[in-house]
Amino acid sequence: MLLRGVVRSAELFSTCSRPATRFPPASFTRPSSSSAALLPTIFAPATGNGKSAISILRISGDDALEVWRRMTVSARGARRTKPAKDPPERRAVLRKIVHPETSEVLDEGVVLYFPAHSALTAQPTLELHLHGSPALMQLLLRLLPTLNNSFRIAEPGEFTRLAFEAGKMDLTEVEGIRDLVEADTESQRKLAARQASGLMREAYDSMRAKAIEATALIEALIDFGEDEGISEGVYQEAKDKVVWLRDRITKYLDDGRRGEIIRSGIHLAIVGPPNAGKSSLLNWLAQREAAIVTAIPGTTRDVVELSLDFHGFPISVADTAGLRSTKDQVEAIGIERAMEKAAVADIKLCVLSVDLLFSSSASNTPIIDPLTLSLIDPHTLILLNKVDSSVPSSAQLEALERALESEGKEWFGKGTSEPFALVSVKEGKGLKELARVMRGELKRRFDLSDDLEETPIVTQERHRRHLEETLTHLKAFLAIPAEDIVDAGEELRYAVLALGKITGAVDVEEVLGEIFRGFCIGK
Ligand SMILES: Nc1nc2c(ncn2[C@@H]2O[C@H](COP(=O)(O)OP(=O)(O)OP(=O)(O)O)[C@@H](O)[C@H]2O)c(=O)[nH]1
Repeated sequence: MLLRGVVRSAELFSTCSRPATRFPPASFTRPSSSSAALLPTIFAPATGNGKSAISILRISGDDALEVWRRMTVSARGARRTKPAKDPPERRAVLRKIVHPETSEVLDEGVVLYFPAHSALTAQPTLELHLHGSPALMQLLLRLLPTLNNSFRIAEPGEFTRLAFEAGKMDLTEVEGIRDLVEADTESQRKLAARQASGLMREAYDSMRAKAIEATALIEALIDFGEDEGISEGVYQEAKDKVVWLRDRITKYLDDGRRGEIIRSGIHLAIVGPPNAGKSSLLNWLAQREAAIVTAIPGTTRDVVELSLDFHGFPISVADTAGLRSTKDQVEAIGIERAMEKAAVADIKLCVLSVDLLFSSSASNTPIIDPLTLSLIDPHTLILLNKVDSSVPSSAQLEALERALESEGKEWFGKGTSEPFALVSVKEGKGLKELARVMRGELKRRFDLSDDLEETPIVTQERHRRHLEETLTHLKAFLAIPAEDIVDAGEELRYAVLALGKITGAVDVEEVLGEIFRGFCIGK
């Protein structure tokens, strides 16, 4: 009896809400077409601009074969008068590409045909692999719309959007493909490839399935609980599932934003007092004269930021104005910006110049200005620079450690045998060791292990937002007393909806624009 109630309720639930599949909502419609009645046949270069060995023109839509019939002929013979028969499916065929009106041979290349059932877009798709001539590509882009009025140039991301609409990929996979194209470093490539291959989708789908199971149980209790004597056990079963989900989502959210940081770049700020060697350090990291270096304290006034691939990690490194109290208005603005950069940095390199640090009359007492001191935290690596001109004694180093500890400071390296990085940026001393330490820290915090289970599944701010929303509803469910089961069921339904927004299993029109805008045309 109990089981029957649950099953019936689950069936009811699945008819009144979207199933746990990846299909887009019924309300989802393709972006503007040239005619309301006629579905467009879209086309775009699938390869980059400029001269190249090969460039690919992709055409997708019901009229794609028009191109085959009217613009290609056998590579061996002259143009046929009767229409060419359809191309073989998914097999490369060498063809001459001809002008549809004059029959002038424009190029010779490989043509690939994907019928709707095997095309990513779920529409007949043709690919022309041509010589990479910009002039040829421009001509073809002009000729295609003359074949018939269903042809139009694709919008950014439209090919991928069709694949999403056809249920061939979910939103996380779409984002993964976009990120793979955009990846600049090895860690970004790895993360994007895992996302594009469906790793994140599986995690989100399984959570959503669990939430739907719990909802079905609660629906069963609401619909049939009293009549059919469904017991407390069912409520507890639903609760157990929700607790499991709550813990899993909390774990995913508590990932130090690893996925988002790898994707968007690790923010590294170089901070410290004036004249410490911060810009020199930036130049060493960049391996070029990116920032001005002079002996005048306060040379760097604004943030100088650049992106680097540091041993496979995407780094955005910011050199900042030297920190000190100043009456100079421009310098003060620079210092304010430096503090802001430091506040959002994932890693700080705090550069102190040994001679200035121990310049007090009591030479073992370090002097650190309050602004610099305020920035030191567990993600700060402290560099003692200019050891070529004065090497700190062990008494001085111990004094520095004590001074920082007495201020309650934690920093990277505290308590180890090498709590500070002793360097001379000018003479290149200690820099290899510094690079090794930095790499170790980046690896520890941001490397993707081969264990796929450890891959962060939150790679975008929107994933985090929807997961937090889900968590709020799950917690609300758990806080509602059993008597108010209708309200509890409502919370679970909201949780299912919020999870569905991540993969696109519910109406997600508002997020689609944001995602597909990030694509290039032809993708
Ligand atoms: N002896 C010595 N001088 C250095 C070293 N690193 C930098 N300098 C010198 O210190 C001075 C200041 O260097 P910068 O790199 O401009 O220092 P900064 O911290 O960016 O200075 P601000 O712009 O004032 O914030 C320059 O004359 C550098 O050549 C070093 O390792 N040893």
